[in-house]
Amino acid sequence: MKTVTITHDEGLRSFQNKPLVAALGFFDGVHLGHQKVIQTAKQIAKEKGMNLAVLTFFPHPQEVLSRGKQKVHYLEPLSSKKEKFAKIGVDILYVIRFDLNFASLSPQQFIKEYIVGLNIQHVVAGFDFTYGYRGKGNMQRMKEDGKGHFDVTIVSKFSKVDQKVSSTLIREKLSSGEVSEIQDYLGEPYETVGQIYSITSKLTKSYINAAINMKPFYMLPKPGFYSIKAIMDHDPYNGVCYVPVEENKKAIISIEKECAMKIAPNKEIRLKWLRRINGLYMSSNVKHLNVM
Ligand SMILES: Cc1cc2nc3c(=O)[nH]c(=O)nc-3n(C[C@H](O)[C@H](O)[C@H](O)COP(=O)(O)O)c2cc1C
Ligand SMILES: Nc1ncnc2c1ncn2[C@@H]1O[C@H](COP(=O)(O)OP(=O)(O)OP(=O)(O)O)[C@@H](O)[C@H]1O
Repeated sequence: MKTVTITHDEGLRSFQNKPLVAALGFFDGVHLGHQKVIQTAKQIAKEKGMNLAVLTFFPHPQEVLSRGKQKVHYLEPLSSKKEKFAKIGVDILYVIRFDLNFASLSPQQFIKEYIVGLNIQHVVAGFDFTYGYRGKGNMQRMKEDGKGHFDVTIVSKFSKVDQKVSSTLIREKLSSGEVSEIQDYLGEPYETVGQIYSITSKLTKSYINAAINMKPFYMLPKPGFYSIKAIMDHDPYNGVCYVPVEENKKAIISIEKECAMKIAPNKEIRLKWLRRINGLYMSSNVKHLNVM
């Protein structure tokens, strides 16, 4: 997958693309609703014999438009989204830098400069996608504005138990600690990537404790204890993770001793968050670990 970063001020003059089918949106978490949008675009691209593109933005519009006052708790960094897009089979990823100049484009300007400008022949987005100054453009309008220039497919709402699957819903489930429910929205458990910075192990015990720093642009669940799967060098280990109340982006894990050959300071570790558990499992073991 080719990735192209676009800054509005630099313009699109140098793009001379083959015709594209493009899925549009922010896509934080690439949940099942997002996957429905991208898979729809993929099917159309196959039928039309065109390349599949995703057109996304960074940073999040809310963060930019509030001038940093409204902090967005991202589910994942762009690098993680990229991996997921590539796995689905996206050929080109356009990441438009969302800044105040780009935000002030009218819906018509966005269509002319980006949809027509990038030679997008078919736009695919969800029923609630908005674009242009103050988010005034919607998918009905896109259909009308596209007449004679490009086709438009509107993807219907993907729901679970009568609720729209959304990045917001997943953030809410993390905030309330209900991580086990997230699998239904993502198609897999929520995953974060961090780095180990201190390790304690006792020969008498069957587990190893380690303190980890989560990488930026991941969200940690509500403070408490969780059953997790830890992954190092593609090998999975069962464990428990403690998210302390006072710490930002820090956590303590207790994992099975089989990981002893892998675990080391500065090592990258992936955590799959499985379910919230009773803290008694771990609380007596983690007290001596200083998370600072
Ligand atoms: C050209 C352009 C200009 C935008 N300007 C605004 C804006 O002025 N105010 C706003 O709230 N959102 C604005 N947005 C953000 C959209 O309303 C929407 O959040 C964004 O396209 C992501 O869509 P999604 O959340 O459905 O993925 C703009 C989007 C685009 C593409
Ligand atoms: N549940 C869904 N069903 C169908 N389309 C969806 C769904 N959720 C998002 N989309 C579409 O996917 C694209 C990306 O959407 P967006 O990033 O706004 O996701 P979101 O989950 O609604 O995010 P947020 O909760 O932050 O508003 C848009 O085209 C949007 O319309």
